[in-house]
Amino acid sequence: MKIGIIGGGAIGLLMGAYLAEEHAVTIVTRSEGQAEDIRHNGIHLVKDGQEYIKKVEAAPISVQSLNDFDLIVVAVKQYALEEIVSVLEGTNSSLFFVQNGMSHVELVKRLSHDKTVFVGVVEHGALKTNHHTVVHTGVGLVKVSAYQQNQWNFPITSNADFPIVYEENPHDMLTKKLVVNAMINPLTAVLGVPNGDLLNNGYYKQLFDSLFEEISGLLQIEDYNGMKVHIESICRKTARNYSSMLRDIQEQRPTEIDSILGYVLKVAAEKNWRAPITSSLYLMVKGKE
Ligand SMILES: NC(=O)C1=CN([C@@H]2O[C@H](COP(=O)(O)OP(=O)(O)OC[C@H]3O[C@@H](n4cnc5c(N)ncnc54)[C@H](OP(=O)(O)O)[C@@H]3O)[C@@H](O)[C@H]2O)C=CC1
Ligand SMILES: CC(C)(CO)C(=O)C(=O)O
Repeated sequence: MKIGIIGGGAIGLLMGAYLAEEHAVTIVTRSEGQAEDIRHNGIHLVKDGQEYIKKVEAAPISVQSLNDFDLIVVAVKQYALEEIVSVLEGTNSSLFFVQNGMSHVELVKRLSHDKTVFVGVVEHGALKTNHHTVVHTGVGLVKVSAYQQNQWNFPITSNADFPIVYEENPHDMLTKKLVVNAMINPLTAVLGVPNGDLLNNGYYKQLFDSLFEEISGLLQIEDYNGMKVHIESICRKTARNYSSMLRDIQEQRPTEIDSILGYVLKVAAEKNWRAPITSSLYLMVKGKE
């Protein structure tokens, strides 16, 4: 299969490295400089202290660069999507969005009127260290769902090195990941702690419980206990990791807060509900940004 990946960031490079085992992969970058670097060096994937080199194509983004792929993985941050809307509209390829948060859903809905669109949740941890190197910091899986139920023909198959799980309901899949990110990311970004501290510090745990109470009510999470156990297990599994939002703050990059807590606050406003903890955390992250 011919796979294009827009965004040579942590997730774009990680997916590119694994998919290059079985597919012809092109990384579609913002700059010619990064494309040149990737063409010359390949993607360097670092896993368990070993470095693997994967040969891929790379090209800077343009409408022409995106036609005739079997699938284009859209791996830019939420706030960068606006810049590439016209390119996405212009392509004849199927699209796969992997963003955290919910702001992309309106765009996905619109694009799915005339093309096949998939949404996904990436449960891997990845860290980019230069233009062509990515460290696989946490091995997980990718969940994928077709945005329109009648468009079910995802062109990538699962394998042991890079497992893919198919989900029936895109909304439930995205909501489950949203709650995880809405809980862990802002709290760790404001408190400046690794994920595990949210459970290990009794005071932070009280805050975690109150935030969960508020968000699960707002989003009408049916399986309250199951969802809480799920988030706590992610905190334990990633106990020593710094969340992506905390890393964004530390490295003075924009965060994805608008598409995570911003979305929760939009739901609160539509219902005319108060969400004092969520709105305080939103303002604190925006202030730090
Ligand atoms: N990192 C992780 O562990 C995880 C990330 N995710 C999600 O995956 C998505 C991507 O995250 P991540 O890879 O970490 O982000 P990064 O910031 O590492 O990468 C984003 C990439 O997109 C590129 N980009 C931005 N605008 C354009 C454009 N107009 N054309 C082409 N490329 C562009 C950036 O290029 P440039 O550097 O030149 O600006 C950058 O290389 C996010 O929504 C995140 O929430 C989900 C789970 C885990
Ligand atoms: C699951 C979690 C919270 C892991 O850190 C994550 O997705 C992130 O940091 O964005």
